[in-house]
Amino acid sequence: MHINKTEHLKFERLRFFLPTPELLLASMAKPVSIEVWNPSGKYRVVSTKPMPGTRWIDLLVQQDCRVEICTQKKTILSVEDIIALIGDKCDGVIGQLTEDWGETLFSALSRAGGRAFSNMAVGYNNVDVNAANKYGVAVGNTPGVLTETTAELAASLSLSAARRIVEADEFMRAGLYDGWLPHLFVGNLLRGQTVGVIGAGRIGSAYARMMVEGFKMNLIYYDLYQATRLEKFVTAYGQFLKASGEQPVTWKRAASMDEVLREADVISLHPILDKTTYHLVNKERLSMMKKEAILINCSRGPVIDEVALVAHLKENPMFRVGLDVFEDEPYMKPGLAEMKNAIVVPHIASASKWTREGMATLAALNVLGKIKGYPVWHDPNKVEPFLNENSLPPAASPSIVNAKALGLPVSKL
Ligand SMILES: NC(=O)c1ccc[n+]([C@@H]2O[C@H](COP(=O)([O-])OP(=O)(O)OC[C@H]3O[C@@H](n4cnc5c(N)ncnc54)[C@H](O)[C@@H]3O)[C@@H](O)[C@H]2O)c1
Ligand SMILES: O=C(O)[C@H](O)CO
Repeated sequence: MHINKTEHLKFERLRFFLPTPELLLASMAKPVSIEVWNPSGKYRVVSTKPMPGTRWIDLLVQQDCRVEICTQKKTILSVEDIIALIGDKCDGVIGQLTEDWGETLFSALSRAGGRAFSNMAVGYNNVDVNAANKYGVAVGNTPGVLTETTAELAASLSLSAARRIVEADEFMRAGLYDGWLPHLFVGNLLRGQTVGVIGAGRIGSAYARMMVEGFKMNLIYYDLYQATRLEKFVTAYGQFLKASGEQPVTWKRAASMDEVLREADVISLHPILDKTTYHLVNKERLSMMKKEAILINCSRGPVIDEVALVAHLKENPMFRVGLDVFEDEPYMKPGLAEMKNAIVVPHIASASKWTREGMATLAALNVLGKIKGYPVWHDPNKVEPFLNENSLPPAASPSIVNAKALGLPVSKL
């Protein structure tokens, strides 16, 4: 049975204060407001935030879930808030990257009978997977659906930084433009320059392709693993350009990250955040970069030592950065907001409608799959079958990061 948007109206929709003992305690200080779909559903699934689209709700309701969505007007929920939401009976939770999913929350979920959690994000550095393993809780994430959207924002920041678009926009709006001048907002030409990618996984490779294909940049990348498909793409594109009488593009896999920093004109960071990538870009490494280089970060804030970055931006006015993520989100380190050579946006890299709705769907299906005892999808890089709105999704969890540790079966499809 597929439930379309208007049919949602058939489901009773309530807005009320959750009346569990835990919430009553928590609510003495702060009530948690929630919205309920399908109140008589057998499985209780909690989403800590309203998420885009309605397909994710449809899919859960169709499978006998009661869906409770926290509508509290507080951007980042505390551990206490989430414990109150979990209550004493909860089968699964869809959470957000701003939440601290560790021992406390996984034990609360386990006590409530829940064995399913999914981040609505591909990155899961906010989740203590070992703690989840201890309580037998599956941890889902949402790869693939955000790859191109995130890479497009990294490309947008690269262009905006190269051509000083934000500075020029502010200048225009301030009424300062009084005529064309040869030196006005001169920036960098990308064509023929070198783009450096640190972490050439899904998003890093998609970004590299955009910059190579779109702007005919040469590529240098650093990753722990060889990005074979990316290398093949650049080789083939270089051959195509040569055959068309144009300057071919080239690629190089660097032996070290420092090699990328020294050689590239634009460097984009796309690794996961873990202890090997914390402050990967520090004072010493910033000093290796070209004076007029551009640094883009759409991975996680702590990959850059932001204090060192602010100092570097001050000392090198021609060095530019484009940042979507920050070390102490939602805050910026002192001085960053004043830097004209920094473009800052509020963690919006995956914020296209299609992607955010897809992320919600994948997160819901991760939780549903575990609740229903479905296997884990065989390839988290190929999640398209779950995103087709015109057909039912496969009976599987799209992406469970601790599937192996929990010994979960894998789909043979
Ligand atoms: N800003 C945003 O809104 C946004 C959106 C999506 C993803 N992200 C972040 O981007 C990250 C990457 O996402 P993805 O889907 O491309 O993941 P991915 O796993 O496909 O790619 C990550 C790559 O980083 C590499 N890597 C790991 N440790 C490294 C190290 N020490 N040095 C160099 N490379 C290293 C891995 O080998 C892998 O190829 C996510 O973990 C998330 O934190 C941010
Ligand atoms: O990891 C992620 O998915 C992002 O940070 C949000 O899309």
